[in-house]
Amino acid sequence: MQNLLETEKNIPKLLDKYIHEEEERLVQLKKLSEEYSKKNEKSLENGMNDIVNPINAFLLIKRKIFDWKEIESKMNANKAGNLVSSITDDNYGVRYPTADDLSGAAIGLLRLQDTYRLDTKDLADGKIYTDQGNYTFSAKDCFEIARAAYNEHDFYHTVMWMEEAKRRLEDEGENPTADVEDILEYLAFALYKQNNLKHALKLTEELFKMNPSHPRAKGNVKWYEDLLEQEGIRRSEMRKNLPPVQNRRPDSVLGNTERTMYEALCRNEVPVSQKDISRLYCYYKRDRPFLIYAPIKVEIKRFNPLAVLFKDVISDDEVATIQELAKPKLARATVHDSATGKLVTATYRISKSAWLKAWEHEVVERVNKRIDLMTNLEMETAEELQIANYGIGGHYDPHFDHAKKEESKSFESLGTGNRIATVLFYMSQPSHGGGTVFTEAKSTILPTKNDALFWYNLFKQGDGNPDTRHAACPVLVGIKWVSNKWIHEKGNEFRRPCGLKSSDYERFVGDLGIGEEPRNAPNISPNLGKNVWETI
Ligand SMILES: O=C(O)CCC(=O)C(=O)O
Ligand SMILES: [Fe+2]
Repeated sequence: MQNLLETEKNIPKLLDKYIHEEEERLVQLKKLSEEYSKKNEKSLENGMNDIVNPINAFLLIKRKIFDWKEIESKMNANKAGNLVSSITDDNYGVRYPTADDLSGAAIGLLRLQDTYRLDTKDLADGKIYTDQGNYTFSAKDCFEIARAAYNEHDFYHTVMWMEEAKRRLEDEGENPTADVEDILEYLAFALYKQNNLKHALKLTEELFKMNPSHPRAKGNVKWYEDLLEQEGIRRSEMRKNLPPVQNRRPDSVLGNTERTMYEALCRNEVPVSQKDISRLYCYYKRDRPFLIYAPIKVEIKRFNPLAVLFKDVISDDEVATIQELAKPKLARATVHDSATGKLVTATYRISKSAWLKAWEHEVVERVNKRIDLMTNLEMETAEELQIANYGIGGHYDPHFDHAKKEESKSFESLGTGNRIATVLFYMSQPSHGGGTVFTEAKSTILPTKNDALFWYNLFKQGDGNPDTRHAACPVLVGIKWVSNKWIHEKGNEFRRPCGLKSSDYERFVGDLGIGEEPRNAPNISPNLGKNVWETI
């Protein structure tokens, strides 16, 4: 979207240049036309003479061919094609948006509407919670959103947005932006699909009255009447006692229970008990020689499964460098197909991502080393740093980072075992939405720039921990940048020794089961003057 905004800026300049060139071309064309008509007059005067004399005849033919050619080529020299392609082609490294992009944006908006419970009218008025944006939707905009939903067979949103389009159209009075007949036809069909037959009939009759020669209205009235009849409704009753419109949200592929929890967590509406909160604490991680004088700040966000936030572990400059390195490589994110082990795109993960290798830049190498000091885990077998960028509506539905038992193929090619733990650096702070939520552990972590979230995906005995199921909430306002580091089992045999039971778990990062919990450890003169990125 940022790139698109840049190219938008160039359009007026290109248009001005085009208009200037066209004006010049038309002046030349006018001159040619004048010359041509002068010659023409003369040859008409000469009349038959020009044709019977072989020299004159030759010159006439020549004139017809060459003079006209010049005019023809000037007429065809319109550079509109060049201008259009310089805007729509991949000139600035930006793909020009297509109709698919528009429907993608519409579907993204609907996802936001559901997750954050936004009212259709408010959204169309440009209002998000208390933020009043600068733009509002016309009836046509609402119609296009509804149509995108319709094309996905999502009749729930079709009804909402066609109704809004209809309302807006009434307000537009003399200057309608959409066609009322189209709205009525789509709306009637969507209402029928949502089991509101009487309403569908009513609207279709309205359409028929408006335009008796509408190609489908009459037939559809009969069709809806027949359907109502099949439901045992008498003709005299079909236009009476209209019940309120019912518009049930379709079932989710996630299952409605998980989706409800996911969305409530995204809205940060799921309370954590006071008892649980009171156990949480922060500490300085000083369990490595390097960290004695430059400890890492750790905030325990949750026990069981343990989740901690490493505070201030990446600088603004490092974030900027990583973003610049990633930008040219960003591509639509893929996921592992559990059946084939191959990478595929999926609607449940909408973001752009790129991988950065340690040798590409010393910042990447430094960050990798820092993760070792943060987690006490082996970086040699970890995946490269993955950078992800979520635009508006970008999200990742609930999932596990580790492969489940039946997905044995997922990391086979890496040969480093399963994903033992995840580090998630927050490289921006969206103003609304974009949280990381755990649907089983029922916790919400809102991104805080320069911090990194960490959790173990596997129990110490090696099985995946089902309570690590998590998701990236759709971004409502702002941009979300994160970096992922997935750490694997191999090489961690001594860094994270096996436990026997799933109840064997860490109380803090790098807990080997021996020694004091840092809760009770004295905080002796840590070098508070410096942040970790200044030392490592
Ligand atoms: O961006 C987030 O908050 C979570 C991302 C995530 O879970 C993933 O990329 O696997
Ligand atoms: Fe994840």
